[in-house]
Amino acid sequence: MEPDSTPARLALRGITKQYPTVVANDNVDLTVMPGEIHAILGENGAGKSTLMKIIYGVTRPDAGRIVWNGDDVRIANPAAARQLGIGMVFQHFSLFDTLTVAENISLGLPAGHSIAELEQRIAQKAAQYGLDIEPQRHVHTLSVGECQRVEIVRALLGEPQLLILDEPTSVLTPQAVQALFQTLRQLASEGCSILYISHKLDEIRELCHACTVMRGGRVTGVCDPRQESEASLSRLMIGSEPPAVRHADRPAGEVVFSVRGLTLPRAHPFAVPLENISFDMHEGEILGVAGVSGNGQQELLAALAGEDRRVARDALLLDGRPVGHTSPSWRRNHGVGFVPEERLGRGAVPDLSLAQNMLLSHQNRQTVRRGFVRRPVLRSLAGGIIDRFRVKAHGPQAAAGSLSGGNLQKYIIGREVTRRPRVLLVAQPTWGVDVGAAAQIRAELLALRDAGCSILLISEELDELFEISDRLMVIAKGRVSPSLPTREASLDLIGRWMSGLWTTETPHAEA
Ligand SMILES: Nc1ncnc2c1ncn2[C@@H]1O[C@H](COP(=O)(O)OP(=O)(O)OP(=O)(O)O)[C@@H](O)[C@H]1O
Repeated sequence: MEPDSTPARLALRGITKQYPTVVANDNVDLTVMPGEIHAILGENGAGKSTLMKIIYGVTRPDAGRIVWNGDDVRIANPAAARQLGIGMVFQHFSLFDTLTVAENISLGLPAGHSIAELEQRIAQKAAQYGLDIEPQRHVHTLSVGECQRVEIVRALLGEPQLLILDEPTSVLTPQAVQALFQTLRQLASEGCSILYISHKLDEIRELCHACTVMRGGRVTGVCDPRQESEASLSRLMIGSEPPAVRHADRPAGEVVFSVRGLTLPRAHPFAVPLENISFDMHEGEILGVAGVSGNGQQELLAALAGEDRRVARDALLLDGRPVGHTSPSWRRNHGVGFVPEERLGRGAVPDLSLAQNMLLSHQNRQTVRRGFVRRPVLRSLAGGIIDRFRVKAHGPQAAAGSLSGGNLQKYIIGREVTRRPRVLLVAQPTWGVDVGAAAQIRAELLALRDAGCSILLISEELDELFEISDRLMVIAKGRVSPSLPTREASLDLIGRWMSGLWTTETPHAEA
C-alpha cells in the first residue's frame, strides 16, 4: 500500500486510561495508515469506545502519546479533533427532529453561513459520495439509515483525514450496509483513513484492511482480517469460538398472551400508528418479529408492556383475561417481563447502582419488606446476574452508567431472565453485544422457552430471528403480517414482507 516512509495518519503509543475501578486502556498501541480501513475488534468492555473517545478528544488519557501525521499532538476536546481532521459518527445520533437536515448541520458550524449556501454544500457532498439525502427535509421524516447519512455528511463537511465509525451498521438494512461500504471504500481510496468499530466479523472481513484486537484494555493482536476466518477472528477476540446455539423443534403449548385488533393512533407527531394488530403467543415458543426499525416496534412494545395507557381492555388477553387496561407493574406481577431497546433511560437508571437497578423489575416481597428495601438481597441478586452472565462490572455497587454498552445489555437481559417470566417481550436483545455474549443471550432465551416461557423477540437481525424463533412475522408501517413457522420462511420472503408486501403468499400462515 503506502511506502514505509509515509508517516502513519495516526499512531498511538502506550495509551493508558484508568477509571477508578478498571484500567480501560492499558498501554495501547495503534497504527492507522492513510487510506486504511482499520477495524477495532474486542469483546464488550474491552476498551474500544474509551480509545475512540481519547482519539476524538472526549476523554483524556492518563499516559501515552498521540502522533498525528508524524507530529505529537494533544487533543483537548472534539473541536480540536475536528480541527486536526478527525471526524466521528456516533452510534446514537444527535439530530433534532423538528429541524431540517441543513439546520441540524448548521448547529455545529461557526456562525455566518447562510442556510441556502449550506444546503448546496450538503447536496454536493452527498452526491459526491453517493449518499442520498435531501437537505431541506425535516429530520422526523427520515429513516434511521437516512439519519446516519446526515451524520456522515456532517462529518465529511469537515474534510476529515480520519473518520471514526462506532458500530455503524447495527441500524441498517442489508442494502444500506452495502451502500455505506461503497461510500467508505471511496473515502479510503481518496486517502481518508477509517477506524471501524464493529462486532460483526463478516463485515470486518469484507471491508477492512487491518484489524486491531483488544481484550481487557490491552491490544492482543493486529491482523489482516481478509486473511482470517470468522472462527479465527473470534478466537483472537474471546479466546474461543462462539458456542453454537442449539435450536430443537418442539411443539408449542397453549396460547398465553393474545393481541386482538390493537389499533392506536400516533401518540406524538413522530410516532407510528398501530393498525389492527392481532396475534397469539404460545407457551414454550419464541415468536420473532422482523422489521426495519421505526415501523412501529417501539409503539407495539409500549402497548404490550402497559406503558401506553390508551390500549383498549379487550385488545390484550393474558390467559384469556382482558388486560389491555392494566399497568406495567400489574403485568410484571402477573409474570410478564420486558426488555426495551433503549438500555439507558428505560432499561436502567444510569446513576443508580446495578443493585438498585434490580428494583426496576424485582419489586416484590423478596426485595421489599414492610416498605423497606432489603439492600443485601438486591446486592446478592445483582451479584448472581453479574456472575452468571459474566458482566464486566465492579460488583453490584457499580453505577449502571459506568458499564460498557454491551455489558449493560447483558445485565438487563439477565435481570429479566432470572425473574423467570411466563411471557417475555424483548427488543434487540443482542445489540452491541460481542459474539460470545450474543450466543449466551440467545441460549438463555432458548432455555427460558424450553422452560415454558412465551417470548416475543423483536429484532432487526434476521440471522438472529431465523436462528432462535419458532415462528416469524413481520412488522411494517404499524401493521403485522401473518406468522409462519420459521422452517417455512425464507430470507427472501421475509425481506419482501419487510417492505409491507404480504398477501396470501403462504398458505401455512396463521393469522
Ligand atoms: N465513565 C466511566 N467510568 C467508569 N468506568 C468506565 C467508564 N467508561 C468506561 N468504563 C469502563 O471501562 C471499560 C472499557 O469500556 P469501553 O466502553 O471502552 O468498552 P467497549 O470495548 O467499547 O465495550 P462495548 O463493546 O460493550 O461497547 C469497561 O470496564 C467500562 O466499565
